[in-house]
Amino acid sequence: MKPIRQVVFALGSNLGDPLSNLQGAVSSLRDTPDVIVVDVSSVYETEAVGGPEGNPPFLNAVVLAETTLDETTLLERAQAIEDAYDRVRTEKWGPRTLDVDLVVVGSTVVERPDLTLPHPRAHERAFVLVPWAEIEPAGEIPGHGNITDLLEQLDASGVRRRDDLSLED
Ligand SMILES: Nc1ncnc2c1ncn2[C@@H]1O[C@H](COP(=O)(O)OP(=O)(O)OP(=O)(O)O)[C@@H](O)[C@H]1O
Ligand SMILES: Nc1nc2c(c(=O)[nH]1)N=C(CO)CN2
Repeated sequence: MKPIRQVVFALGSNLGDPLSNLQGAVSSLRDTPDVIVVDVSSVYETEAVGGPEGNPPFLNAVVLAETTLDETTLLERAQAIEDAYDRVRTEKWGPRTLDVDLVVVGSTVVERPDLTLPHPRAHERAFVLVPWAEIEPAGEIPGHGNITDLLEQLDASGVRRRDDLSLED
């Protein structure tokens, strides 16, 4: 039998209709066979980190799931969901309709040209760790430790919860 592992997805959008793009991603993950969505964070409005000058603010959220799928299949699924939202890859860190990143897949460590796990920048991104810590404060990034501890080292002032917005679980 294949092992069940926890997977953490980070969602981001700053182009088109960001809330509806994030909702589409949550629904698509929920519709994925062998992926059970366990929890979805609040929606956060976040200052763009990097990218071109004037890069608009993002909406970000995190989804916790359990899965028997392997990491390559999960990456393919994440990219297929991005593509379904007309994601066009142009400039690095430029505006995007939808970004679906794999943050961690259980304790899996992978370094390949197409996939790095844990995500190589998640531990330094308040726009990932704040939503994740909201729903799983004891979360861990292999090699980096507990996410609540990691957040204490970061400036999270550009990350604001939007209590007027929500994603249907
Ligand atoms: N953990 C991961 N999750 C998602 N994509 C990954 C991961 N590791 C490597 N990649 C690769 O990164 C490539 C670029 O992804 P993408 O265009 O979404 O980057 P980005 O979102 O602009 O930047 P960042 O990687 O800093 O979030 C993807 O084609 C994918 O193959
Ligand atoms: N606030 C914010 N900034 C970013 C984001 C993001 O999702 N939110 N994603 C990036 C590349 O993945 C680069 N910068």
